[in-house]
Amino acid sequence: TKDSSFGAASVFVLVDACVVQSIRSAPLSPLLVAHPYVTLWGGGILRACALLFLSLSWSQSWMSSFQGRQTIGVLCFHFPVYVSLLWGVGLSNSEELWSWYSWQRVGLLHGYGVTAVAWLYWERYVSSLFQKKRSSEEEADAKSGNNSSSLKKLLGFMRPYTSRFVFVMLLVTLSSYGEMAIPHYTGHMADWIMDEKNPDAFTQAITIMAIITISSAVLEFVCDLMYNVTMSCIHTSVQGKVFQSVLKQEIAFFDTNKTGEIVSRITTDTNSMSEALSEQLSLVMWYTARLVFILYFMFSQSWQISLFTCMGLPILWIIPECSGTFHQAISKKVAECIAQANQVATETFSNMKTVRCFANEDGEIKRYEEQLDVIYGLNKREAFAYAASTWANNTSTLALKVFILYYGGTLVTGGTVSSGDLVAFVLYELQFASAVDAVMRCYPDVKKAIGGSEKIFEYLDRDPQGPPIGTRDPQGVEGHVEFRNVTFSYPGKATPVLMDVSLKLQPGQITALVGSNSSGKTTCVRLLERFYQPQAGSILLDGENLNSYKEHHKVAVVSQECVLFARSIAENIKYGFEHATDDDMYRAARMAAIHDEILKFPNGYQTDAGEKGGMVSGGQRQRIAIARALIRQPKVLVLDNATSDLDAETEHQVFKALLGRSNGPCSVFLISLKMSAVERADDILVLEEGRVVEQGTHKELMKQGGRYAQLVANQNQGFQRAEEEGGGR
Ligand SMILES: Nc1ncnc2c1ncn2[C@@H]1O[C@H](COP(=O)(O)OP(=O)(O)OP(=O)(O)O)[C@@H](O)[C@H]1O
Repeated sequence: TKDSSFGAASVFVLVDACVVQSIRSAPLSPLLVAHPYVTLWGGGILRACALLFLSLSWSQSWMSSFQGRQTIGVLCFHFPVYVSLLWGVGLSNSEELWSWYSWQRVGLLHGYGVTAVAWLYWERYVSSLFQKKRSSEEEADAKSGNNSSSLKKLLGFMRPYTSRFVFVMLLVTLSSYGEMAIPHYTGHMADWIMDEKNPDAFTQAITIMAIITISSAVLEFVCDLMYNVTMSCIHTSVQGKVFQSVLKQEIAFFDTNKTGEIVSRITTDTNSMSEALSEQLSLVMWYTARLVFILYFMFSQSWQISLFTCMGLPILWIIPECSGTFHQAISKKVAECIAQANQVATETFSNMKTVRCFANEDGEIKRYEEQLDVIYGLNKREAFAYAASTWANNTSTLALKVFILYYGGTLVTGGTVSSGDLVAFVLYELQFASAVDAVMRCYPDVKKAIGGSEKIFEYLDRDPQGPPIGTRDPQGVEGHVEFRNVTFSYPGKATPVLMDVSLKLQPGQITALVGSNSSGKTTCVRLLERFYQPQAGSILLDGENLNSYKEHHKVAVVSQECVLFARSIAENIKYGFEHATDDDMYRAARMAAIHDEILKFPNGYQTDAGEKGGMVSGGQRQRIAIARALIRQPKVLVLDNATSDLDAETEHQVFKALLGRSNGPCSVFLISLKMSAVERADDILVLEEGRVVEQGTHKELMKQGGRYAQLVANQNQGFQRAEEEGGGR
């Protein structure tokens, strides 16, 4: 298709050149020489007809589209319209009228140049105003969260500071105007020095210039300060909102998104976005304001050269546009790779003991280096894209300067513009080029920052899945829990982990859940914690759906991991329940049989628990975690393998305290692989491959001689074997 469209374009240009060449011989006819406007418009119509006919025979080509026909119209009629306009406003047009036929002035290439510029302006500005986007495009944009929607969201964050931005814009305008006045005075300096009639004019001009310069600098300072303070306010608010939004997500979100990636988005991505927006966007703003004033002064010097300069502008825009898009794609990939590298580092450092235990430092270094290699590769591509775009920008700016001087020179020779005006214009044009260059240099960075913000907004816009938090908040909850025919599979997994599970927890009773590994015990706990929602069946608390309750303090879970934070023991026990008194804390610690041990620590309750509770023993960690659950005075307490590190005596003490609680009994849901702990339960359920296969008391189940009896026998055998091996050694 590329070849065929290239062929079509070649034939098109060839036919066009032939038509123009034949029209060029029109002055040979005395009849046509007498009617130059008829020749001008007739020639244009003839050319348009020939090209339209050609476009019809290539129905597949771009030329036959609406835009193609529009372009043919511009190509054939821009010159007749221009000449007629000159005639309309009474300007001399005799030279232009016939210059269409000469190669020197308005040749074929010139016409194509004008058409290309007109097309670029149309595509960039006009068409977006008139043409409505097709719905499929809109959908795609919505899905990918494209730049304009990210920009809208960013603007949303800026809205509360609108008055500040308006003030900043005012300062930018005033300061830019002040700066633009300097070349104006510089340009006229020679006149004032030479002005013998008014010797004070020079001193006056210098004074005015000094005042303008100082005022402009002060305004710039105030403006920069205000802008950067506002941007850091916005940064803080974005970062806070992203953190808030991530914390509200359902647990399944944290299963699929790695911690390092989340942290990287909240910190690195928001930082780089706000840095780019504070530095680069402010530069874009400054130079855009300058551009407006320079354009104003340029047009007042010579509208012809200014128009010519403006025609060259789209070429300067297109290059950074293309390189910006490329940059944006690479920077998105770089951000992803940095997040992955962070993930490797976070995972390694948080599991340092395991890494050391398996002597896998080299393996982790290799994993990290692999990530760094990928980042290095992407950085190389980014550097190449940057160098290429800088080179292309510089070259195109330089080329524009040369063309302006050439065109200005021809105008001066023709007497349209005075040489003084051209000198003043060149002074402005130098500033103009550097302003365009600065805007073009910073604009891709701003685009890049907006590109980076897409990922941040992905998190911000994400609605947590699952049912909304309920409103029920009764004073007294009894603690009756019921799983009614619950079936559940993890998100994205087809095989159910729990199938038709029904069980009941009663206040003042211990209900135990046993079963082999991966039978679904912890999954039951996660459902009780509302981390996931069952696909079928329901979980009830005092006969009402668990989801209808406002908070889940009524159900306290001590999980297998018993994670403690690197804070004092007191802070760990009061975690999320800071309003509790010290007496509440001591009571909870006593029930968990840890109070006396804590008092023996060097700083008592103020002793630091260390990273992940690494400064206390496994058994102490479990009991501190139990105290953390008990301080909430829960009506349902779930112990998911949370007593595995306790000796029989301490375990007995804990259960005794739990069941004999002074403020009313609670339902205890015990999950344990230790049969000695399970024995004391009032009701025992055996779970196998997600189904409840047996239920009863220890005695009943032992009598039954089924799966439970087998589990107990296996454990006893294991102990015996261990004892024999120990004795034999
Ligand atoms: N977040 C998860 N996403 C997908 N599958 C999971 C997830 N967590 C657990 N599973 C799977 O669900 C099944 C039941 O796991 P669960 O942790 O409930 O078993 P368990 O009986 O508590 O096992 P154990 O005694 O070994 O702790 C397992 O096959 C496990 O691989």
